[in-house]
Amino acid sequence: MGVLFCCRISSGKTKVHRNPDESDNEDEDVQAERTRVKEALSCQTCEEKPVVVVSSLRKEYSTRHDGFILNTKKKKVATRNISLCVRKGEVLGLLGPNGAGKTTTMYMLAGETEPTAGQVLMGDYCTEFRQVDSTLEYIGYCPQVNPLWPKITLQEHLEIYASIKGLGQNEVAGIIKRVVNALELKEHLKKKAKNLSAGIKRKLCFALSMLGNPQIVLLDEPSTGMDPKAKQRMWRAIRAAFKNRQRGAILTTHYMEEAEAVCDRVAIMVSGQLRCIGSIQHLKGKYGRGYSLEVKLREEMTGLREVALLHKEILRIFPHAVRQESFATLMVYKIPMEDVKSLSESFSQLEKAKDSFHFEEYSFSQSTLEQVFMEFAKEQENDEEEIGSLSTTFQWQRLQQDEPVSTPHSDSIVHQL
Ligand SMILES: Nc1ncnc2c1ncn2[C@@H]1O[C@H](COP(=O)(O)OP(=O)(O)OP(=O)(O)O)[C@@H](O)[C@H]1O
Repeated sequence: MGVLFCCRISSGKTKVHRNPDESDNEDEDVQAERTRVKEALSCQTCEEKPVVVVSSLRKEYSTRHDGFILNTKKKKVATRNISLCVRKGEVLGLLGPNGAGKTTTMYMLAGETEPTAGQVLMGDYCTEFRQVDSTLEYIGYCPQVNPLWPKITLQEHLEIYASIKGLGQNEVAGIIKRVVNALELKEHLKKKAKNLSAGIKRKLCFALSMLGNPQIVLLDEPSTGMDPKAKQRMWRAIRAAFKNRQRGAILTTHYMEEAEAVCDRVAIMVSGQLRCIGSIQHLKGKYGRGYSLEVKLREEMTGLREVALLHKEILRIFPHAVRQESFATLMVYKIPMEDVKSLSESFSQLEKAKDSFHFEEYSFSQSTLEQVFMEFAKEQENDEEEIGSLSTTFQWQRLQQDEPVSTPHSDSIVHQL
C-alpha cells in the first residue's frame, strides 16, 4: 500500500481539524449513526467497539478551472461530513453515483490521502494517537486501480504479498492453495499480470487484500469486469470471511445485486454526503415509497384502445398509480403504499385483470434497492445542474472583474497505487 498506517488517521497527523459543516436536516438514521460514532469515540473500553470509526470526515481538493480567458483556483469538496461505524462481523456497502465521494472516502480510510477534517479510527484503536508498524496486519485494501506489477506472475504476486504481510513460510503454501481454489485461479498461476484478463486481475486484487485475514478489508468496486460466476464465488468468499467474525469490511459498488448479496448494511452517498444508512430491507421500506408493477402485454393487445382500457383498470385498482417509462409491450407503474391496503387483495385484483385483459405476465413487487438508489442519484444530478449554472454566472462575473491568476496545482492528483 505504500503508506505507514496509523491506528488513527486524522488531518494534520496529531491534530484533528473540526469539520465546518453543520449536520442540520439530516436523515434520522444518519444522525443516529453520528451519535453511535460519538459514543464509540468516547468509550474506548467498550466490549462491542466497532472495527472502523469514521468521524466527521471532510476532504477538499484544490482544482484549477480553465476559463474562457482566465483560470481560477477552486476548492472541490469531495466529502463533507461523513460519520459511520463498521461493526464486528459487518460488511458495510458504500453506494453512490459517480463522483459522490466513495473512492475519496476509501483513500482516507486506507491512509492514501489525508482528510481535511475529521478522523478515522480502526484496528486496535485508542484515544491517544499512536503509530503502528504493521499496517498490513490490520488492513487489506483492494483499490479501484489494480496494484499489480505487469511482469510478475499471479503466483508471485500472492507469494510477495504473503511475505509482506508477514505470513510464516510454512503456512504460505497452504494459504495460497486455499485462496487459489476458492477463487478458481489455478490455471492462471504462472501467467504474468499483464496477460491476465480484467476479471482475473480483479480476482487477484481481491485475493491479495484478503491474504492474512486482516481485521479490516476495504474493497473498492472489487467485482468490476468479473463474469457472473466469478462474482458469486467472490461474494461467497466475502460472506464466509466476515459473518460472525471479529472483522469488518467496507465495499463500494455500482451493482445493487452485489450490495444485496454481501452487505449487512448500506450507506448511500450523494454529493459528498451520507444520505441514508441501514439494512437494505430498512431502506427499501423507508425510501422505496411503495411498489412497482410491470405488465407485459401480448403483441395483439398493444393497440391504443386496449392500452387505454388497461390503464383505466390499473387506475381503478391502484388510484394513485403513476405510469413510468412504457415500451411497446411493457407498462411500468409506481404504486404508492396507500394504494396497497392488503397484498392478497391486490394480487387477486391483478389476477382478474390478467384474465380479462389477457396480459402475458406481470410482476408486482416492493421497490428494489436500484429504485431507492436512483431516487438518491437524481439529487446529485440536480445539485450538479445547479452548480453548473452558478459556475457559468460566476465565471462571467470574474471575467469582468478580475485579473488572470496563475496557480500551482500540486494536490489535485489522486495518489494511485
Ligand atoms: N485529485 C482530485 N482533485 C480534484 N477533484 C477530485 C480529485 N479526486 C476526486 N475529485 C472529485 O471529488 C469528487 C468525488 O470523487 P470520487 O472519486 O471520490 O467519487 P466516487 O464516488 O468514487 O466516484 P466513482 O463512482 O466514479 O468512482 C468528484 O467530483 C471528483 O471529480
